[in-house]
Amino acid sequence: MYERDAVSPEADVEEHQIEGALRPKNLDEFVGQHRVREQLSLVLHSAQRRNRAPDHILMSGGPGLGKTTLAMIIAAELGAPLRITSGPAIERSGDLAAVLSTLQEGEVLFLDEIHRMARPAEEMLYVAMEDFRVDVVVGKGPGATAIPLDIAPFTLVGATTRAGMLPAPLRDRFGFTAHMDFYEPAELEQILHRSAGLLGAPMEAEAAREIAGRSRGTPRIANRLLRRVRDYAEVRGDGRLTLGNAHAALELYEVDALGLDRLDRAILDVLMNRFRGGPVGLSTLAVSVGEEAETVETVAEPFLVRSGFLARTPRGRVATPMAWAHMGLTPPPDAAFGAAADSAANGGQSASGQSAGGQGSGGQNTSVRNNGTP
Ligand SMILES: Nc1ncnc2c1ncn2[C@@H]1O[C@H](COP(=O)(O)OP(=O)(O)OP(=O)(O)O)[C@@H](O)[C@H]1O
Repeated sequence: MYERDAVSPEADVEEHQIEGALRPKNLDEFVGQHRVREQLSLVLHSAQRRNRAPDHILMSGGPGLGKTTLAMIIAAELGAPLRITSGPAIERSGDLAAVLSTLQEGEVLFLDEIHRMARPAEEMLYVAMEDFRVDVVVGKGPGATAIPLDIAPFTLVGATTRAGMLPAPLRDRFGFTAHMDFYEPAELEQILHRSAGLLGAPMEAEAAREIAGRSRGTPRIANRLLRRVRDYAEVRGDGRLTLGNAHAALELYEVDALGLDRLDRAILDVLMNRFRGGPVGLSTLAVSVGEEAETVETVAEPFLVRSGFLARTPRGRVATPMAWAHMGLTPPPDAAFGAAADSAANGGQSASGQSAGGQGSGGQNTSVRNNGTP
């Protein structure tokens, strides 16, 4: 079974605590996301000028891209207290009423995973966002009555990895939506240098570049790989965060040159060696790598598809020319993407063995970005 590994974008409770020390404290320290930063800065400053709570803010983007960090920064920039809760923690409207009715004026309420909130609570939230009021229902059945209760004006900062799952009435009540993108390698390098400094372990530029290239465009993964490299350097190396220590540590943790891990490579391996590159259905693919279909679909596929290694077609999953090249394999002439593979090979990147890293060999394919759609 696949366990959370070095390149999962999700964090557990312990990691959230470790991350606290590395979080940027203000907008200037927050690396990348230039457009979001600029837009947000305007929203916050204009609200401060008018001496009003800013519009409610929605942040959408994958795990580990900095949504919680940004919510903390918003509160800090406003000089306002911050309350943190999450959609799954709000099972009934009463849970939400308890939070809303105790907010102070101007407080920032961060509601993570807002798309997972219970339906009745969602409706209570509409009214609270618009009218700063909650309707507390007393009694049951035909005799039930709603008692309106005024609440202090507050700013809701909602975060979601699935903006499309939010009902339109909720989405429409946010005055500003920040779309968080994956980070460029140079931005991740900057984050890594900052984090290494905070950990008291300055790092060689080449080591930062190497870790950034394997971090899947995600600061959380970059910081986690940094901690693994630091551990390795302390225990097996000379304590310095050098390129050599970075290579050795990342090979040990089976994170290859483009950020693929063991499960990613197992999927590509089965797809190519057993199914001639596909197409193959999700459940067959999952059984073949000994995993749950859900794990393959939610843990491995998003990155493989986003990075251009895997394509989802109506007939099933297909390995792309980039995948064949990365695994150092030659596609058969009748492979689903055979024609495209030929043109990729003719275009300079051989599909017959010039791996862009393979099993953590450390090779670099500069024509491949691992942090965006190809
Ligand atoms: N722009 C950034 N600059 C510097 N560090 C960052 C940035 N974005 C994120 N980080 C770091 O990455 C880690 C994860 O960030 P954060 O917890 O804010 O992500 P998230 O999007 O809220 O994730 P989740 O959706 O899983 O809660 C934190 O340690 C944070 O310091």
